[in-house]
Amino acid sequence: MMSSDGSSPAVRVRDLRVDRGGRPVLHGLGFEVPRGSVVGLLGPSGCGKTTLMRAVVGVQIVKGGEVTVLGLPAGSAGLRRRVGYATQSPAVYADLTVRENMRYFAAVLGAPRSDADRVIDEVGLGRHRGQVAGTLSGGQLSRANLAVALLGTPELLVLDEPTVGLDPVLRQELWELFRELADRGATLLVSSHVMDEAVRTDRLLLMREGRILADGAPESLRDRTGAADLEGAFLHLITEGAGGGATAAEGSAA
Ligand SMILES: Nc1ncnc2c1ncn2[C@@H]1O[C@H](COP(=O)(O)OP(=O)(O)OP(=O)(O)O)[C@@H](O)[C@H]1O
Repeated sequence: MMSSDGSSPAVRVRDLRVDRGGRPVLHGLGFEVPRGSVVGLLGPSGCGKTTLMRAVVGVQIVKGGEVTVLGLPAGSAGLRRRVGYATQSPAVYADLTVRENMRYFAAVLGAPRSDADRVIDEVGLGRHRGQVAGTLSGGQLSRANLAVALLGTPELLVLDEPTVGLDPVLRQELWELFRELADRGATLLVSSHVMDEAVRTDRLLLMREGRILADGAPESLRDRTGAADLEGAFLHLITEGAGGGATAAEGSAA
């Protein structure tokens, strides 16, 4: 019996298999995301990060396996307002101002109207409130996209490469925001292909070619492989995997 109370993990994936374009993309992977944590999903371009996130938010047709979110099957109606998803392509309307966009999406999601200004401030777009979204810079646009996902204070945030194209200062500010949100009880699943962002996570899922190569705290993955940094740890794990080594899982139910 599934429970949607606070005792279940934020995300539980078991034996997930997905085909896209007639080709297997996810090959029976599994993991758990504990509540209140910042989990990084890292891996090279094309390894299946977006596909996995789509399955978690319930918009991906899956071939087999189980995806449970906050104790309910992924995509359940009851999860609509409890899960925020920021895709890689901006969701905002180019001909509306930042504030008009947030008010519109707040209304659609049933979030309080006052949320519009809160999320604008959280992503640091206060000075651009009245600016038409179509005239924002690339980095500002991705922050506006992130702001939409924060409306309604979702319990789980699924963020697909939210820091792509941002300068190092903004990236740092956003990771600080992710930490603050987790400290307030939210769970974040954040994808990236930038290894230096991995150290900011509580837990890392290293993905390659549709499989979870390793699952654990960044420092434990580094220590376990004896590598100087996470980039080195990832390369070590790839070599180990190629040699038939087992997936490195620490405290994982995968
Ligand atoms: N609509 C689609 N039709 C066919 N194949 C697809 C489709 N979408 C994705 N794929 C393929 O599925 C695989 C995984 O893609 P996915 O977008 O999940 O990777 P990713 O790790 O998120 O990549 P990136 O970091 O570049 O965004 C890729 O080989 C991709 O070409």
